[in-house]
This record gives sequence, structure tokens and C-alpha cells, in this order.
Amino acid sequence: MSAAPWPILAPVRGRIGVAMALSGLSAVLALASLVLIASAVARLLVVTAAGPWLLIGGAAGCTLAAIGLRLAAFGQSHRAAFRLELLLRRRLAAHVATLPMGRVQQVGAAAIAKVMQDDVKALHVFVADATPLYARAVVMPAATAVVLAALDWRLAAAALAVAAAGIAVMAVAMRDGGALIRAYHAARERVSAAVIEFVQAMPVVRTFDSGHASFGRYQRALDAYLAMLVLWYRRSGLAARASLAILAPLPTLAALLAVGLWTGAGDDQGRWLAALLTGTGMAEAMMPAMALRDMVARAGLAAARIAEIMAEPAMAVPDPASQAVPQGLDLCFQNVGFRYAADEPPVIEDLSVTIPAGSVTALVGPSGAGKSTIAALLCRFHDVTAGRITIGGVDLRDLPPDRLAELVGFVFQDSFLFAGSIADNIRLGRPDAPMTAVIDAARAARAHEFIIGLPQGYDTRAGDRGVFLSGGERQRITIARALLLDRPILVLDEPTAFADAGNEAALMAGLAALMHDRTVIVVAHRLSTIRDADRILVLDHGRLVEAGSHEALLDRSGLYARLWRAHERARGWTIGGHRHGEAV
Ligand SMILES: Nc1ncnc2c1ncn2[C@@H]1O[C@H](COP(=O)(O)OP(=O)(O)OP(=O)(O)O)[C@@H](O)[C@H]1O
Repeated sequence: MSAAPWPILAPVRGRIGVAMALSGLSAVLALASLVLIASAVARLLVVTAAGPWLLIGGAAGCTLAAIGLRLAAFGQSHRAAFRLELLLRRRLAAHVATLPMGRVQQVGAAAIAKVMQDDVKALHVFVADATPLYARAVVMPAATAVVLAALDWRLAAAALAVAAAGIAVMAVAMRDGGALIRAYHAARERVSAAVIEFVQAMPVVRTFDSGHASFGRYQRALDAYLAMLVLWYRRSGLAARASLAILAPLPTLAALLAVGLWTGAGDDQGRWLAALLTGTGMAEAMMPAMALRDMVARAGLAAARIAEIMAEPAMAVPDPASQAVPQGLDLCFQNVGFRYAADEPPVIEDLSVTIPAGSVTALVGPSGAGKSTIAALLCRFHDVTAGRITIGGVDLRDLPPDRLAELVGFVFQDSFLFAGSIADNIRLGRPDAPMTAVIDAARAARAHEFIIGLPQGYDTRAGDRGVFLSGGERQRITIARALLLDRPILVLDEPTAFADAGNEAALMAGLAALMHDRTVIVVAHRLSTIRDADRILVLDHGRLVEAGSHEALLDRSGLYARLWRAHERARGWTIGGHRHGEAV
């Protein structure tokens, strides 16, 4: 992983350059002010000399200008930081929007959000605060060395020797610095992740282990973090403190005094005073170098993570010139194969089946058979790795994404609600839909009754910090959303997953309305919900093993018949081992 943040700062390089130049100039003026003060004091020591008002005025002017330039430098760097933050967030958002949905799920929405928030923020802080300091840490010692050399080479040599000793000891403190900083940040991130997991998993934690085992992970992360800090301290603690002591003003002052007295360089009071005033600042200006190195490393890590997301390949989009138009809406799987990663075994193998337009097709099979993967392939969350899927004879990959979205609607298990009103959530794909259409969709999805019971009805806020809705209620809102969109092909992955026995029937009635005149592919665990499907495709280990109507499949006495019998048995049994209807 590259640890250099500079390439990613290219869009604001100009502004950063100006900020650094202003900061460097400010350092030079601060130095000039010291030289002028030294000259003024030297003049005052000579009784006959007239009041050195010009020098004092010059020093005051230089100081004010130095302060002004420093403020201007930070102003520039902050403007650059805000611009960079805006640019990076926009670019990341635009790029993430082009990634295949399946890849977004694999990388993890939380991980992507962290890059877009925290890593971009880290670069903001770096540009805003570190770049002017960086310029100062380089310009100030260099300019001081020049001034000292002009005053007296022996005094310059003394100050440089102290600074060199400080840097040498600092280099010892920073050996393995890059690796240590990376390990330190990795340990810190593990602590953050463990805290988040601990808090998010609180309901499970409290139910199952009263916190002992789960706290262990957090504890281990903290222990590793502490061990990291101790190691870092052992490796570099003494050297770091020694370097800070050497780079403090006193050692330089002592060296300048000693050399001045010894060589006679101090005979010229003006020069000596100037050397004493300016020389102490040389070593001190180098002190932030250590903190800056850490900031550069942190910004480098953030930049590398941003670059990693930006390097994720976008979903292949068809050539805009190719105007492939589906002839009808038959869905056809032709020798479809799919694997989640090149080095993993296929989860779908040689699937060939045609789903006629207007039919209801159910996908069933044991857990892990590949049902949800097929649903995801139909929505192009992933692209097939062998064969092809066509709509009306056109490969999904040859349809522009917005055209595909116009044809295929979906309802998945994890129904996401945006922060906004319930009505806006239903309107998501059709923001201009009239309220009557929203209510009709909610009625058909069996959501209207509970919505009007909410504090502000359809205007009640849902999603983040909104009203608390049950899993089934959220799912019915997403079904209403799909209904309002009115897509000709509908993919439903476990649409009744959260429904209880009572509202499952109501939900199925709503779904029946949704299925009317549409091509529907429904993934189901509860076989009772799909027994009326036109055709049931039975999958096992990624292969199509049976296909037919409920009755035909029962007659075959194959996998479907076994699944059905298991389903019936499960429905008949209650916890405690009593059959429905038995006296308890
Ligand atoms: N994002 C993923 N990355 C890697 N492997 C995955 C991913 N999602 C699913 N799989 C694997 O693909 C196989 C098929 O999973 P899939 O979710 O499609 O099965 P399913 O039939 O829908 O199962 P279930 O009924 O339990 O939901 C499983 O072996 C699963 O572990």
C-alpha cells in the first residue's frame, strides 16, 4: 500500500502550493523581524546612537506581515482542503454509483461509507493543517542557516551541529517509523471495529453470553493496541524525548554562547545577539517534523484506501451506439455459470431455462443452493461468469442500466428505508407520483392500514431516526414501492420473510395483485407461498434439478417432494413438540 498522499492532492496542488509559499514567506519575515530586533538592541547598547526607530518599525512591520501571511497561508490551505473534500466525495460517490451492486455488498456499505467519511476527512485535516506547517518546517531552518552563515560561519556551524545532533537522534527514534505507524493505525482501527461490533451486537450479546465472551474481542483489540504503544515507546521513546530535548532552544543557546565566547565571534554584540535570537529558532522549527511524519503517513493510508475504491472496476456498460431493443419480455438463461471470485468454486453451473413473459416462476431449493444469487444476477448486481441471461433476446449486459431498471423491479429481504416520509419512500422511483397512486400501491401491498395508524400517517418519517417499523412493515413499504414503479419484470427475494402467519396471507394477496400481468421470479423458503406458481424451478448446489408445477413435482417424488414434506412437517409442529390442535 503506497503511503504517499501527494498524488491524490493533485486537483488542489495550486492552492496547496500558494499556502506553502505564503507559510514559507511568513517564516522568512519572522526571521527578518528577529534580525531587525537584534540590530535595534545592538544600536541601543551604543549610547551615542540615535534611537533605532526605523529598525524597530521594520521589525514590527515584518512581524505583522509574518502574522498576516501565516493567516493567509492557513486560509488558503483550508480552502484547498474544503475543495478537495468536495471533489473527492463527489468522485467517490459518482464512482461507487457505477460499481456492480454485488461488489458494493461484498466490499461492505459500512467500509465504503468509512472511506467516504473518515479517509476524506483525514486528507482534509492534512491539507488544512499540515501543509503550511510542512513548508515552515523546511523553510525556517534553511533560512536560519543562511542568516547565521551570513553573520558568522562559526556560529552557524555551532547551531547546525546542534540541529544535526537533534535530527540524528530523531532518525533513531523514527527508524521503522513507517511500519510502526501503520501497525499503530491498524491496531487503532481494530479497536474501533471491535467497539462498533460490541455495541451493534448488544442485543445478541446480552441474550447469549452476558457480555463475557463478546467483550473478549474488544479486550483483545485493546490489549493489542496497548502492546503496540508499549513497543513503539520502547523502540523510540527515549530517543524521541532526547531529540526533543536537543531541539529545544537551550542547547542551541548554550552552543552559541560557548562558541561566541571561545572564538571571539561574540565580540560584535550586534551579530552575536542576532545569532542568539535567530539560532535558537532553527532547531525548534524542526520539532514538528516528527508529528508531520505521522500526519503524512496517516494521510497516505487514507489516500491509498480512497485509491483502492476508485480502482474498483465499474460495471461494464454497453456501447451507447448499440441500440439493442428487446423483442418481448421472455427471460432466458443460456448455460449460465457464476462464481463470486475467480479462485472460488462456481455457485451456479450450466443453468439453461426460459421464463416466459407474464408467468410466475418460483425458485426453491435447500439453503445455499443459489436462489438469491440468481435473483441478484437478474438485476445485474453481478455479471454472469459463463453463458448469458437475455430479456427478449438481448443480453442484460447490452442493455443500458437505466433501461434495465425500467424493465426489472425487485424486492429484497433487507428492505432499506431512506430518511424521509413514508410517502416519499414509496415514491422513491417515481417522485412525481400523485398521492392517490401512493395510497393505491400501499393498499395493494397491505401497508395502508398500519401507515394511517402512524402518528402522522403517510407523512411520518421513516428510515434513520424515523419511526420504528417492524421488518414486515418495512417490507410491505418496499413492496408498495415496487408496485408503484410498475415494472414488467419483478424479482422478489423472500418477499414474505418477515410476515407472520396472519399477514402472510394478506401479503400474498397483495403480491398476487403485483404479479398480475407481470413476469415474476420469486425466491421462497416458505413453499406454501408459491404452490400456485406457474412453474417451480428446484435448485441444488447451483444446478437446476427439477422444474414443473407443484402437483407435477410432488408426483415426481424428488427433491421438491422431500422439501415439501419437510415444510409440511415444520408447519405442523410447534415448539414443545406438540402438533397443532393437540391439547397442551
Ligand atoms: N457475496 C458472496 N460472496 C461469496 N460467496 C457468496 C456470496 N453470497 C453467497 N455466496 C455463496 O453462494 C452460494 C449460494 O448462495 P445463495 O445466497 O445464492 O443461496 P440461497 O439458495 O439463496 O440460500 P438461502 O436459502 O440460505 O438464502 C452459497 O454457498 C453462499 O455461501
